[in-house]
Amino acid sequence: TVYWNRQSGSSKINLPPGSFGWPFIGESLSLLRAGWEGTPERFVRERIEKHGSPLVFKTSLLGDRVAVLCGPAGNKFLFGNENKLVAAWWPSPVQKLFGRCLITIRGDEAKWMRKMLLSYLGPDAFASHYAATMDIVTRRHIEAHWRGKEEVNVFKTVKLYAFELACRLFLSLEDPNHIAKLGSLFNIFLKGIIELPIDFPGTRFYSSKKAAAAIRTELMKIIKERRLALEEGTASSSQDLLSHLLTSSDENGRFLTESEIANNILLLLFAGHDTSTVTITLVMKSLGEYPDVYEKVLREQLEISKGKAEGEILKWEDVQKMRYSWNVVCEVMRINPPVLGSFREALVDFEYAGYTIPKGWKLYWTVVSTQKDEANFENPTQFDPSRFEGTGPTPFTYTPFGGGPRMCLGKEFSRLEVLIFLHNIVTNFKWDLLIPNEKIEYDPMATPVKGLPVRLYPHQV
Ligand code: HEM
Repeated sequence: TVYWNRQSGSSKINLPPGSFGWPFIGESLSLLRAGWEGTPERFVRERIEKHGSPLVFKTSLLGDRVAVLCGPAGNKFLFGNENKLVAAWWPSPVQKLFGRCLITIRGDEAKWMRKMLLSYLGPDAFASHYAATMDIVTRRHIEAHWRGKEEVNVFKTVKLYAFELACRLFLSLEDPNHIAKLGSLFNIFLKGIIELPIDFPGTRFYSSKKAAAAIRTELMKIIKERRLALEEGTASSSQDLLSHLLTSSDENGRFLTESEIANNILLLLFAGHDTSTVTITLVMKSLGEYPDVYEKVLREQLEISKGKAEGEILKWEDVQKMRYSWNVVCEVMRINPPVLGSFREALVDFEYAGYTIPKGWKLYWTVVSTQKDEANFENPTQFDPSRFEGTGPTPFTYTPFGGGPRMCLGKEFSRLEVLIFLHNIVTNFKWDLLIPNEKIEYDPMATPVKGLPVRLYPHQV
């Protein structure tokens, strides 16, 4: 155990066991390497074994001192102490690139902003409005990018889909050239988010900052045009996220400012882009690997189609019936969670599991090591969607969307997106994986190394 004198007090404090690793980079490379090698759970497992505490260890990641809180107890503690002992925290490139938006603010302001965004993204809003729009965009995408093709690279193609869908639901963009222009800026922007924030021409961070500025300029232009269209009555207040945010205030009449709207849309485009892409890609991988699971998903989806007229668009009520399909998606996210974990910051010194966590330290909770631990899931490496039947996993053992007041804001959005895509893809095609057992790499999100090329077989009608 390490003892450490603090200048502020004479008492000695008992830090968690662990190692800070190398100067500055700390143990960042070990964390990244475990992901590149396809076994991200190793980072936590090896340290629990080495340092002897199953609940917490200390490390250093990208210049910050970090306590990693392990297992369901760590999740419960962090999710339950938001704004009390801890608050959401993101690495410095994120803070520099996103400006004032939900993830760069805290406390009551963040609660307020979440409420404003959830009035569009929460389950109630989606129930009434957006499932149908998602289905229309999905059908159009399948016709343009899958129909008539023998082979498709799933990851690349689904990435286009996720971006197009978000552009339609957030901004009502329809013009493919406009979406493609925004998409290419967006891809430059994404590359700087997980980089060191070194800010001079030629670095990824510099290019990312420039791309973010260009996207913001474009978003501000779209916002101004929309405000005018709403005033003139040529746009509706419920047509998309943008109209919703421009026309909805809180109970005191306060609105989000135009720049807060632009920053939050940038955030949502980012947060909902690769996450959904990766999930759909990995679901298609699992269905390719387990033909019996594919057959059961197909049967459930055909049952839903049978209850509808030819060509009739899906409704939210239809998505509620996709129980088995959702269990399959949940099992995919258990074994290969799209997001590996996230950070908090200690707001005060506090005790955890008998150790002191000093104020200012960062806290990291991890999804994958808990979801692949046999203490929480029987035969954890076995693909078994039936785990999610009945009451499902024990609380805080299954957390692909995080938890507490900072839980993923796009959970309902992504549930609908993944299930509506799944409905359309299985009712149109069966597929073979062109690379059997294609390796999955985390960089930082779980992706098959070659993007999952498949051969398509359209169903005979
Ligand atoms: C399968 C897809 C997705 C997964 C697995 C996922 C996972 C996560 C996780 C683990 C967090 C951190 C939660 C925490 O720290 O407790 C998060 C936060 C967030 N997600 Fe998602 N996400 C997904 C899709 C989306 C989508 C589609 C959107 C937007 C439409 C979105 C928007 C956000 C936002 C805004 C936050 C920050 C919330 C806050 O700090 O208050 N996510 N997500």
